[in-house]
Amino acid sequence: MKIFSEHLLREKVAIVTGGGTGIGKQIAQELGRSGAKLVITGRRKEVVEATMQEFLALGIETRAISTDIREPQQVQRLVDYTVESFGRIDILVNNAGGQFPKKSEEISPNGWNAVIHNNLNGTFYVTQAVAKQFIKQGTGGAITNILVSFLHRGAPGIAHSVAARNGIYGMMRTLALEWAKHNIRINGIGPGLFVTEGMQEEMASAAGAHFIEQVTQDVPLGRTGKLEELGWLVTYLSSPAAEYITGEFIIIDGGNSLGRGLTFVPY
Ligand SMILES: CCCCCCC/C=C/C(=O)SCCNC(=O)CCNC(=O)[C@H](O)C(C)(C)COP(=O)(O)OP(=O)(O)OC[C@H]1O[C@@H](n2cnc3c(N)ncnc32)[C@H](O)[C@@H]1OP(=O)(O)O
Ligand SMILES: NC(=O)C1=CN([C@@H]2O[C@H](COP(=O)(O)OP(=O)(O)OC[C@H]3O[C@@H](n4cnc5c(N)ncnc54)[C@H](OP(=O)(O)O)[C@@H]3O)[C@@H](O)[C@H]2O)C=CC1
Repeated sequence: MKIFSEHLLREKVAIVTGGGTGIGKQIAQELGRSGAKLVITGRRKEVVEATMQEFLALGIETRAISTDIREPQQVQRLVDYTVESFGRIDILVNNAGGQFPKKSEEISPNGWNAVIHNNLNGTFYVTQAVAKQFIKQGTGGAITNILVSFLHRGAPGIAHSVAARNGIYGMMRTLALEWAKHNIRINGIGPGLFVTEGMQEEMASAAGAHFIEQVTQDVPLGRTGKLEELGWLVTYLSSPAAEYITGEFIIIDGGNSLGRGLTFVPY
């Protein structure tokens, strides 16, 4: 379904990290269908290049480059490549990330550091490099961080990831204040359960075959999310319609984080 005009983001240039797969791919596609030119990135060159070909076939102007967001030099290469390709950057979506589920008493120091490094440090490196380009351009810009719905509630089994995402949340609120004078907006969204290959490999396989049905039972709207629903939200936040929104965190989880509600109902 097409919600936004194909001109909404015309002449805008967007970088989507982890844009070759799952949530990032769908967000990138929706930004592209709304007129943005895209640079998608991830560690696996063949994956981002295959997605680029799909987008080109849809008429979306797209470039792909492999980047490990944990490596500041590679991150700077991503920014330089985007500016060389399209002349500017207007939108950044920090989507790359993930974790492995494990009891907290069993997470090794190396495992903890790996998840913190990938999610928190990597997100900062990309955010800083792109914001410097926004400041140089003098155009402002919109940054959206893909976090998790249970950011404030906690989630047993992924303490490292929840810690990292809360780190991003704190960083985002601070940068929204620091960079408001440059008209750089920075927001976060918290997805509940969205079925992707990555999620199934990393989470569902470890948590058991019925993981998805079990989580779905706790969702008041009674279903998992549709990937395009994330694409629409990020497109909105990246657009002029959201020009007065910064430092905010929006949960998109079918009401899952509301819990089961009161057991006593007075009617
Ligand atoms: C109510 C709503 C419910 C919603 C639920 C869904 C919530 C979230 C879903 C998602 O996030 S879906 C995204 C799916 N994709 C991913 O999660 C990608 C995951 N992978 C990565 O991001 C990286 O691979 C990594 C986990 C950051 C690890 O990268 P790295 O290359 O640095 O790892 P290594 O060098 O191989 O290992 C370092 C260290 O970490 C330990 N480790 C790594 N993977 C695992 C694992 N699967 N299980 C256990 N331990 C792992 C590894 O053993 C190393 O530690 P030591 O052995 O040296 O102590
Ligand atoms: N699916 C869900 O229900 C939920 C997902 N999320 C979050 O949404 C995001 C996308 O998840 P999803 O699409 O489901 O899963 P994916 O595994 O498909 O997405 C992760 C993406 O990030 C990229 N990536 C990971 N580490 C790096 C790195 N160091 N440098 C560059 N790219 C990297 C991966 O590409 P590559 O491996 O090629 O580097 C991949 O494209 C993640 O941050 C996830 O934690 C949050 C809540 C719920």
